[in-house]
Amino acid sequence: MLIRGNQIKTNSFRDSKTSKSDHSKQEVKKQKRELFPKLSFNNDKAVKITGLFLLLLAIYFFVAFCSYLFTWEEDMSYVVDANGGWNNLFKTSEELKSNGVLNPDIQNWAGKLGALLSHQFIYQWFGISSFIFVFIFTVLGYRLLFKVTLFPIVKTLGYSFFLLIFSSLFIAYFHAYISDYPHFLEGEFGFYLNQLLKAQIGSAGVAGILAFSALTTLVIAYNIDFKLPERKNRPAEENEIDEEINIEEPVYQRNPIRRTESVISDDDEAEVQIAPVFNKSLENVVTPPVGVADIDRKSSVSQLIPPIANNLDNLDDESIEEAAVKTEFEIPVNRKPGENRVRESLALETVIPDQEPTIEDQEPEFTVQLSEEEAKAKDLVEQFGTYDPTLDLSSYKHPTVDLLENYGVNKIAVDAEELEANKNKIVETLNNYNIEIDKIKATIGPTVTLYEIIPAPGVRISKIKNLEDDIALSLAALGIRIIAPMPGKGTIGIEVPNRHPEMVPMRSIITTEKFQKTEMDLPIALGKTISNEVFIADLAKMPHMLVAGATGQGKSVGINTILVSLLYKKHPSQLKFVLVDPKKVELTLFKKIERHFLAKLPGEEDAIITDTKKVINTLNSLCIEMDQRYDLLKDAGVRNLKEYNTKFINRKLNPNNGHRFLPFIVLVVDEFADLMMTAGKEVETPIARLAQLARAIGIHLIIATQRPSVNIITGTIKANFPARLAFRVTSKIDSRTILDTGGADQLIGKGDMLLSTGSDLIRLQCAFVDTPEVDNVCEYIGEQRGYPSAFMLPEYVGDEGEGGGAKDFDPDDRDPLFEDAARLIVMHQQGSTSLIQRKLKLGYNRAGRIIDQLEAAGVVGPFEGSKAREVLIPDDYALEQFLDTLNGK
Ligand SMILES: Nc1ncnc2c1ncn2[C@@H]1O[C@H](COP(=O)(O)OP(=O)(O)OP(=O)(O)O)[C@@H](O)[C@H]1O
Repeated sequence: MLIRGNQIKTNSFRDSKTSKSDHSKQEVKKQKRELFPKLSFNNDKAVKITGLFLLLLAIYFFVAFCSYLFTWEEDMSYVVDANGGWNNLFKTSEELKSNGVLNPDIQNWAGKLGALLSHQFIYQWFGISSFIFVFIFTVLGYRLLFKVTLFPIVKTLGYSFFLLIFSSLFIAYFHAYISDYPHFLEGEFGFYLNQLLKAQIGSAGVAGILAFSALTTLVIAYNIDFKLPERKNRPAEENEIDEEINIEEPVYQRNPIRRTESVISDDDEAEVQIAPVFNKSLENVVTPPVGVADIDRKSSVSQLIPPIANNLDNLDDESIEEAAVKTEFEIPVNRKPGENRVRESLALETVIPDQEPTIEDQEPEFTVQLSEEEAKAKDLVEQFGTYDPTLDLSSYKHPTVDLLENYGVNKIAVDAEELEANKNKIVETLNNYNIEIDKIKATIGPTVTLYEIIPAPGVRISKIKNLEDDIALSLAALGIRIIAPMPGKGTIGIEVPNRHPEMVPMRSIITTEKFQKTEMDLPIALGKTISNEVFIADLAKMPHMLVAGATGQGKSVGINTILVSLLYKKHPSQLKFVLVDPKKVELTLFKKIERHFLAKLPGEEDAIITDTKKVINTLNSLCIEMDQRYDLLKDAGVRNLKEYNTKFINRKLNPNNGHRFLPFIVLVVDEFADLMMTAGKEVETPIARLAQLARAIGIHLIIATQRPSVNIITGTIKANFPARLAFRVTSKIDSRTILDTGGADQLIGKGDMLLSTGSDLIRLQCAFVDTPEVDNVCEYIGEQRGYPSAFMLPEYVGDEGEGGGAKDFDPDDRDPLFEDAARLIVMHQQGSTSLIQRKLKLGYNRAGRIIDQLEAAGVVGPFEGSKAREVLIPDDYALEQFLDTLNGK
């Protein structure tokens, strides 16, 4: 209790320390407050009352004004000033009659006051424009009472004031021509203003003032553009086409079919950047040459893909696996079995999405001056909405959960007897080593139970740690792992396998709220933790993962689990896989989703790469894609893929300059050992390069291997893969190679795994997804309309001879624009692909190839991440000499 008292030092408790006299003072104050509720303007109540009053006033005015339109004639003798006007308000019928009022029974639905008010506002002031007051009172009342801003207050007041005067004069102006009708349409204000102005500047002058003020207001409000009519009839100029194209849905799926369809430029790669996206045969829509078609299309298709959360509808209650069932037992050490007190607690884990902060008070208003580019982007967004990458496959449906098997409700099957037996064994074993225990706590997971031991005071943890192997031996069970001490806790953990391990079906993870609602970029549902909590990691943050495990321990299932969880969450436009499967069997299932989710090299038949040579080309092509993406990011002035795509979606990046929506790319290599054996450095170098640099630009690698030996998982590779996933391996050495620590050799297989994220080591039970389930999911996706072909990676022309790569340079095989590009780069002293692309109007692939050739020729230096390449030739003169030498060769 003492501890509690010391702990709690919050403000709320300070009050309890205040003296008695303070209390009595506060009492008196409180009573006073209750007797005289404060009505200062800041007081919320006053604001609400004012809001209520204004809303009622709006209704009253509305009734009175509407009624006036029908009853003004009957009530006229009552309201006119000659018969008393406002003085009549409190007079009796007799008095009214004696004043000369013909009809003392007022007809207005809002009574005498209503009649007088409407006469004042409509007849004597602004005519029917007075209804604007009803609008103003409503907006103000709503704002004060409900805290809802129907329209910005200051703007509303400004425009209303203008409209009041303008419409009153406008009506008066035309009314004067039509008839001698009583001027309640424009009110006396409008009537006399019109008369006055007419006398001074004539009818034409008044018309001019009206037109000028109307247009001025439109300019202020909407910044309307004035275009001369004949310009519209002229054939569209080139720069107009540019602008039109800018608002087109830009290409992000490069494929040969589209290239042949587009006719904008002769340079096929430039076409790819600006060609209309929609393929006629696919869309059944003929794409007109300008952006207009997009609007129609946008409105005709339902814009958004139904969120995966909808899949929950397909579930029966039972199958919605409630996030995590955490079961903890506390076992007193010195009690007999019958006396055990077992405490069970059920915790439902929910993820509450961050609520968008709402800005209630929008006043005072202020405007921000936008740069020209931003203003243009804003205009485009206003006209066409933000760019929607999913629009190409707008009807795409995420896989439903019923495609996955429901392997029965999995409940934890560890009984008290098993717990007790294990506990006794632990206590006994530790006692043999003279280690006394204060308390043991058991946490039951799907495959193992964690016994947390609090040693008796004085027992040194290092002693237990030193005895780790002996204790494991004495407990003599496969899969025992000792964690001494438990990170963040003053306890020692011993993980003992359950007699009846539970499988964790993929379906039970996919259906959890945690997965359904996750906001991660690349969520991978790995399985469950030791305490039965659903474990979801973000591959985008990892950012790469090394997977190792001896054969038959669940590695392939693990990879399928990762791929399937991404398929459940992502739209084909947002994610592409590059699948490398030297074993030729593991990933073939994913062939069906080639036109949705896979990426491949141009000209390749199979999207799933099995041939070592092709793997090298693909890895190098990914490096080119990475370089291109870095250039794009640099050009856009952003630091990572997310910022880049946000900018692109908001139409701040022009597709004409090579910008495109960038999907995540996930490279999966199923058997890395095979590759390293056959290709060695040729594979290691691009993998290491990708792993080092690809984090920011959305390329993530998952490399799996059966043989985690040091010649496969080299230092370079290891250093760049902070996230490592280990299934059971055969030796402690293998475990050290993959995790930098033992433990993976003590796992029990069948999806039992350890995830190391650099700092933490977490034991997980991998979610199980069987081959037929993966097949179902792929078939479900594959049957839907896809892109015309797989996502095309940049071309990579393989090396011809030894030690080659892009560094080999053949002067005869230069791009025709090589020299122009070299001059451009030397002139600007800036070695950037996007510069070549922009100035020479080239596609990204070709510009990328040229920059590689320039590098090989020694004009520019090597790629330097987000910086521009160094230009190695100082001036034009030196360059011309250099080119002469090249040509003379
Ligand atoms: N998460 C899991 N839960 C339950 N059982 C599993 C799990 N993962 C794997 N298994 C079982 O282990 C078997 C082998 O798994 P898997 O095929 O993934 O092994 P592997 O490590 O990929 O082997 P190889 O390297 O030879 O392909 C599976 O058929 C399955 O019965």
